[in-house]
Amino acid sequence: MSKIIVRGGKRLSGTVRVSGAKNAVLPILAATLLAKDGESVIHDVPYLDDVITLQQVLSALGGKLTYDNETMRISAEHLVSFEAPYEWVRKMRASFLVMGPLLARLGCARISLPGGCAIGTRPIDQHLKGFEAMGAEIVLGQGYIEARTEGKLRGAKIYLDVASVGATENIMMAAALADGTTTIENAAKEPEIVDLANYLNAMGAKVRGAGTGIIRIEGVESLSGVAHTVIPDRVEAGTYMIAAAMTGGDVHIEGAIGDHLAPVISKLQEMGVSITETDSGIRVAAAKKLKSVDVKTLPYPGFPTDMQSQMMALLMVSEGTSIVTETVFENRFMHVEEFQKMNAHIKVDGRTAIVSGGTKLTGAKVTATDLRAGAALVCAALCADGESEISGLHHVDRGYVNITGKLASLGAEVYRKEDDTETAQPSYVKVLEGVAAVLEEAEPAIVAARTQEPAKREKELPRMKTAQPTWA
Ligand SMILES: CC(=O)N[C@H]1[C@@H](OP(=O)(O)OP(=O)(O)OC[C@H]2O[C@@H](n3ccc(=O)[nH]c3=O)[C@H](O)[C@@H]2O)O[C@H](CO)[C@@H](O)[C@@H]1O
Ligand SMILES: C=C(OP(=O)(O)O)C(=O)O
Repeated sequence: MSKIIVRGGKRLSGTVRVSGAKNAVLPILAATLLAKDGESVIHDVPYLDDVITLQQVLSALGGKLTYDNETMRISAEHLVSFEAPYEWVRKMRASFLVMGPLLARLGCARISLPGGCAIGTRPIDQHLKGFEAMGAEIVLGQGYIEARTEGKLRGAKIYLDVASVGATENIMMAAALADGTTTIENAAKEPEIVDLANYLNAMGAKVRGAGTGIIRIEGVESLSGVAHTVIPDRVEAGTYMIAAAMTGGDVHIEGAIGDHLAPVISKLQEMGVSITETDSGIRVAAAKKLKSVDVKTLPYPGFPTDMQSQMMALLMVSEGTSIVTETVFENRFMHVEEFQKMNAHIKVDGRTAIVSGGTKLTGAKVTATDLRAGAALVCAALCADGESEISGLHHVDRGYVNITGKLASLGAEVYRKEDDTETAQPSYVKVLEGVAAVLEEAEPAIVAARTQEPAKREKELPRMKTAQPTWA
């Protein structure tokens, strides 16, 4: 089992560069499937397990991809499949984001049901409601969702019951090639939605209002691949802001965008952290003693749920008692038990956690229960007495590029200890093996599809052997 080892007590200082945003790059990579011609060239693509997973999904669908030096080139001219199987969707729920583009481009999509995950049940009813309103027929069976439409999707007025980030993105992508205009009401407003809209518009789409609660998408005939640079990762930036604050440090976070981090900045300032926006990022300087604050997670522009556990880590060592309320996901306090192993004093009651601050944390062996929990445990370990070992790194690798290297460059005593049996098998190798197995099964169908004319191929897609149609 790989571990991050941290010896606490070092004050962080210096500059750290933020990578491209995981939550922006995933929908943008999915959107490259909409380009019938031209190459998509996506810059600042972070080297993350989630990106590698999506890369494999896109390849299996027929995309031609190269990935070098944070630039991914994708040509999606000839798609050969419309299915994202369980192997990938299980690894990463965001694989479900290929449904909108596949439905728009090919008129059909078959995706494994993403199911729940550690932080909550995470239904996809709002995605499906949007596709149905646009004329798609949805069938659920054998753990898969199939969506199909006769002819093109039709523009529709869709009111989202919850301002879901993924549903807004999926519907936006589907609507980009629909007949007529689609209006999404109660749309999510996250910066990643705006980045996706900018990318779609550069491809030739007509998306207006992204970043507000009402998004209008006028469908166009076709979209082409273009170059795009992904926005910096606000959650990664926020995590380094917390790490700096926890150690009483002084860190410049290069690439961080103040506007995207407004609720985090505001809470840190309330606590007594000094935040300065510079020409190229955000500087965070903290005194040793910080005041406690209450935090409630909300959809953007509220305090992000993806920063809740890191913020809780900081509150554990601040002076006073804080109330943390999680309103976005129903089960996102699993890190509390791990924090308690480090001597934290926290009581959980439903969606509320009461954090008694001012604790001297002690190093411990702890496990990341989800992606951000892993980062939060690393933050806590940075100011704990003695050594901590954080395992469960497959979560952390989904969303942080070289977290140990970046923290070490700021002066932290931290390193990653690979399990001998794992060093030869980084997680993306396992993904590749899974892909190879599925491709092997699908090979005859894919070869057959490749010999057809592109237009015919798009109408009569082969089904992979692993996918049993529920229509026939
Ligand atoms: C890849 C990506 O961008 N992931 C982010 C995205 O996830 P994701 O897009 O999955 O999150 P959503 O915004 O969809 O979920 C928000 C809430 O809506 C609920 N819901 C969602 C869809 C639906 O059809 N029905 C429904 O009830 C969810 O269960 C959750 O309680 O936004 C979350 C909320 O900011 C972040 O924590 C994730 O990091
Ligand atoms: C919950 C997260 O991501 P995902 O939606 O990909 O699980 C996250 O980034 O914290």
